[in-house]
Amino acid sequence: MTSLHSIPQPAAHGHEPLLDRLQTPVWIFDIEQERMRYANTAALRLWGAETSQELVARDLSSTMSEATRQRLADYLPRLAKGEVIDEHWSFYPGGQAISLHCRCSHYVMNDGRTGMLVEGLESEISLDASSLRALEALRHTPMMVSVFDGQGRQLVRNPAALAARRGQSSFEACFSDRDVAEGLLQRLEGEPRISLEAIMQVDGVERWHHVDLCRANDPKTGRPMIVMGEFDITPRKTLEIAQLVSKRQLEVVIEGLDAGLLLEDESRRIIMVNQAFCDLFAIEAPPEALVGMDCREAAQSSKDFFIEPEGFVARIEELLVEQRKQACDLLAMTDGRFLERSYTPLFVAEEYHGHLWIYRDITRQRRQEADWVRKASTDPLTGLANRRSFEDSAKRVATAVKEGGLQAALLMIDIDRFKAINDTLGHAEGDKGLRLLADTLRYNLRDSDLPCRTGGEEFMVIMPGMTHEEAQAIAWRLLRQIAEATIEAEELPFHFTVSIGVTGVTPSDASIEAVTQRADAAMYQAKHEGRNRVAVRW
Ligand SMILES: Nc1nc2c(ncn2[C@@H]2O[C@H](COP(=O)(O)OP(=O)(O)OP(=O)(O)O)[C@@H](O)[C@H]2O)c(=O)[nH]1
Repeated sequence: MTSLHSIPQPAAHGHEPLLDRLQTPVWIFDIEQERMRYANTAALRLWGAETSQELVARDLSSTMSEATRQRLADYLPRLAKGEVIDEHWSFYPGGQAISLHCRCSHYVMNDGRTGMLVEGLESEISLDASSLRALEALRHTPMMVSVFDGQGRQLVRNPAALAARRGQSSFEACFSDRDVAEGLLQRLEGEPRISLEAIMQVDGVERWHHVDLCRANDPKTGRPMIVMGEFDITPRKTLEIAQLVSKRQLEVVIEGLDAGLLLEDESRRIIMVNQAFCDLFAIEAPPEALVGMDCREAAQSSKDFFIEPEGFVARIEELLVEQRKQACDLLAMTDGRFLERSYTPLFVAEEYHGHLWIYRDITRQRRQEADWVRKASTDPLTGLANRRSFEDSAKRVATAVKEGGLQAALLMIDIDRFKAINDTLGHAEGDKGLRLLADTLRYNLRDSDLPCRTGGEEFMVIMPGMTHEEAQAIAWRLLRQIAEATIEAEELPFHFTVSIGVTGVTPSDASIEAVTQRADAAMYQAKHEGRNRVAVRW
């Protein structure tokens, strides 16, 4: 360790002339305060100063680059530990660049802090002005520039590369994946330059860098060398990766959907469709093949899938003009399917950027709904309309009679002594009787008549457009058909009869209940008169 006691202060101890007579530049630098503390005459020339006092007074921190500052900060603890650092530093005396081999060692200053004693051993190269500028550019560029020999051993690096990797760093050690580095070294034997994006090691941390590699020859030895330029692209790469992930997530969601999706841009070109869309319209090409297609043409060529082809196309145009979200349009297809279509315009920052169409096949859902409606209005034993359905239809007919001058009649049919059939032959045989009666009504009435099972063994028939006299004749015919029918039972075939009450629906009927009460009264009259007969009330 050098100290003030082992190297005397030149001014204080009168050794100044001796140090000044040396051809070797010597100076003492205060790293912390970024000031020169002493420089001999040879050093003054190097620093472009007239006198030692002027150099000591000079504000060096204002001209010091960040890279230099960083390099010196690294020196400080090493010097304090007694290390002697041999490195080259560049100086620019009188417009010439000199690379000086500097031997730096610890120097204890007056106040006890660590200073740096520098001995300039030998200067190596001097450069012309343009090389000097190039060197200066390299010194200041944030791009990391490193030079390796043909085997990947580091020769030199600029301050930015030095700051990124403090220790010695071979070509392989710069890369996170050594296999990548080795592959690149091999490729460089055949390729003069390579550009890539790679994960690099930067002070033990992984960063994405854009890396440019090129082959060159060492101007001093003529041997091959590799020049590597790198800059950090981690923020962009992180964003790109995040975008890729969300794009993939979206694709997974879109592909997993049952609904057919079609995304168009504002000029009606397809941006994206999914497989479900292709399936709905029997498109054999893969979804990617449709990208860029004109949607107007696509709509024209698929309009014949729909029962109303022109309506299908016209509605699309309408929605595009409105540019309002439309939850669902029902589209009936010629093959019996039903599609539900929804439209969503895409606005980004209040600007229109196209639209999304979603098509869902709702055929099964529609059939199921129709089935539920049918079940809710049908008697399960006979398949005839049930009481609820009877009431709805009877009300509609009564309204038509009242408002439209339509005439109508109503039959109430009740099986005679049905309890006895159940009691003697069993409930299952009784059911057969109910089904026979239902079939007799179903197959012997007009399509416009509505037979219903309104209770256990009670049936009604609404007969629009019929007078009670006409209905009476039909009732007698039905009655005879039922009486003549034979039911094949387990033990013995059996017959049964019915009693029928007939009434007309008149405009003066206040409600349908009034009409059914009259039919009921007529039916009970038939029962009282001996059953197996028709009675009329109006
Ligand atoms: N098998 C069968 N019987 C039913 C059903 N619904 C009602 N019944 C029966 O129908 C019978 C009706 O009996 P009642 O109302 O006493 O009249 P009835 O024996 O037909 O005598 P009248 O109407 O006076 O001629 C009862 O025994 C009920 O159990 C059904 O779904 N299946």
